[in-house]
Amino acid sequence: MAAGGVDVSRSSLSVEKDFYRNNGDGERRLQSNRPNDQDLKRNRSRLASEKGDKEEKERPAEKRRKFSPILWDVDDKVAKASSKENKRSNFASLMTTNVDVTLTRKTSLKEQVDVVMSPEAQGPKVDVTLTRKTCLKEEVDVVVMSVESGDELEEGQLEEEEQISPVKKSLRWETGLVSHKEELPSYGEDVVPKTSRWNRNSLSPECGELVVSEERECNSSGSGSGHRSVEQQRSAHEYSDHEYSSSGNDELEDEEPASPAQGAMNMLLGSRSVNGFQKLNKINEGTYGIVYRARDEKTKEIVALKKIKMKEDRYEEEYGFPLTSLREINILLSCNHPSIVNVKEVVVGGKNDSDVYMVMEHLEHDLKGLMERKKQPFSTSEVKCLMLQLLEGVHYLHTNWIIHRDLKPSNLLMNNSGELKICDFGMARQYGSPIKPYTQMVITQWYRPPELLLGAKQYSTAVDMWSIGCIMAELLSQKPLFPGKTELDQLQKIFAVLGTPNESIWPGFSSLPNAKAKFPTQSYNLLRKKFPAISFVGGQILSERGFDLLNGLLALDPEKRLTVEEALNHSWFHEVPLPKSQDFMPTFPPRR
Ligand SMILES: Nc1ncnc2c1ncn2[C@@H]1O[C@H](COP(=O)(O)OP(=O)(O)OP(=O)(O)O)[C@@H](O)[C@H]1O
Repeated sequence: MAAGGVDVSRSSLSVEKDFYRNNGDGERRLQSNRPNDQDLKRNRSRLASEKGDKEEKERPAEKRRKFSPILWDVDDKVAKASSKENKRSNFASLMTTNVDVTLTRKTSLKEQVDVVMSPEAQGPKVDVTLTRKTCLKEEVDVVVMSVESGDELEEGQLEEEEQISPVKKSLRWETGLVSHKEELPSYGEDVVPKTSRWNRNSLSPECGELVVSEERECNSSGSGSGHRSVEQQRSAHEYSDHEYSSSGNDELEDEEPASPAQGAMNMLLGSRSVNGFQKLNKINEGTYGIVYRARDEKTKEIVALKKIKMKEDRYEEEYGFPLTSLREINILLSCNHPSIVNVKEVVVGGKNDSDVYMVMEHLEHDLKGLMERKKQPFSTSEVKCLMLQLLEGVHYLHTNWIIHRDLKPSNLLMNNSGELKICDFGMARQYGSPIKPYTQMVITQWYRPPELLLGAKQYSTAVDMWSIGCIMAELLSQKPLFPGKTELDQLQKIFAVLGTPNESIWPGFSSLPNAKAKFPTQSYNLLRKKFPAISFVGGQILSERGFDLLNGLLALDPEKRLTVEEALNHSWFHEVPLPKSQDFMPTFPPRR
């Protein structure tokens, strides 16, 4: 029991009907009653239902998804015709079962983004073609990534290849709520993994066409490669220890389907022009986009417009429309949860009529900016309120087989209604079963888990849970927990606090690619020193239960790390101080 903490057993509670609501009585809102499970659930479903329609409200939040931007069973002629007619900008999700998708970006005097949807109903493959044509003089560049089915996986190809699940992917959507742990069979001897190959020989700077083909039953979508945050790129270069190889690799990641087929929607067909929005000010600029605050001239609503940055360097692999942005748009359009930023639509326009913008709900702040400006850390009850919302959002993602892979305070938006929403899904991806080798170059370094830093090629939702642990620590102390300068320094900082792992603490640790580096031996977990139960100088304290949650999120061994469900159900949220109601979360002046 934490110092000052009051343990109230679940069963002995008398709970107000809706403890999170502002009941207008300042005395009563002092969290005199703690929630039981039903109340927490009620609060969660209230969060979920505030935005949903009536029918949606009746379904559990974790099952609800919006329509994915999928062109589904499109008539061949219609699709081809529409692509011709929509020279302006017309692309669609790469998620289909038996259609061929061609995504073309043409650059002439007039830059154009085209997508040709060409269904091949009987064909055995799904072909995704991304073409960039530079047409000052009909110069056509082609980069080909070909994914051939049925190839044997040769030794040493892991860096460039990954296995495609032999399991029919759509099954996982049909099965509903199955946790990733339950549904991750390992390859049996009777299962011959299909291999996807990035044909590097055909990757040439003279080329601009990207072709990804897969067997239809994989129900796969587009692909991405080599996407790194600026920080990640920097860290890879900074690294010098010869015993430790940077986890950077540019292997092709194969896409999983974004969502079950629920309908057909070509997200840019008939899309509005960005001219329908008045840009008010630039909010921020990230690696993949420039975010503006804008007013929708039609509805007068304030929105956030994220302009997708096209890759201008034609010698770059991801020249043209970034696949990370395609992923982000596709995933965000299909997500529907109060803790996930809502993308309302995609609009086009700009100088050359070919810029693509995501129109999102606008939130006044992000947690990084807020923590930089706040004089005091968030109180424990405020941290609980934020953590619950974050965990709810991540629970929704993991339940829908999505790993965010870049959770950090700057990707957590907050508004003056106390709502927290996860944004920036550029690194997010759907995962299937069994887990495939993915790139380690995900998650901004400070929030990246040890298994990725050590070069693990197979990972899953536990990577997000580590990031959540780092975020919880930062919310409590208002400073980053592990601000490593390089990847090695990052690992050293982690081990200095949590102890240097060994085979008994983390079975399998020593066989990770970068585990051979000589790390200073630190035998103890010193996390508690950073987050004490008692403070004589009036600093932030953390109860036993709070520490148990934090320590569980920061388990070095991903197998031992708390799952999102375990974290959501943690008893810390049930002890006083209770999670603050969103209605009573502090408000902050708008950022400049
Ligand atoms: N819907 C929104 N409302 C208000 N601000 C937003 C919104 N979406 C993003 N922002 C702001 O813009 C910043 C950058 O957005 P985002 O992370 O989506 O871009 P990015 O290019 O993918 O960034 P990164 O370099 O981290 O990958 C965020 O940190 C946040 O401050």
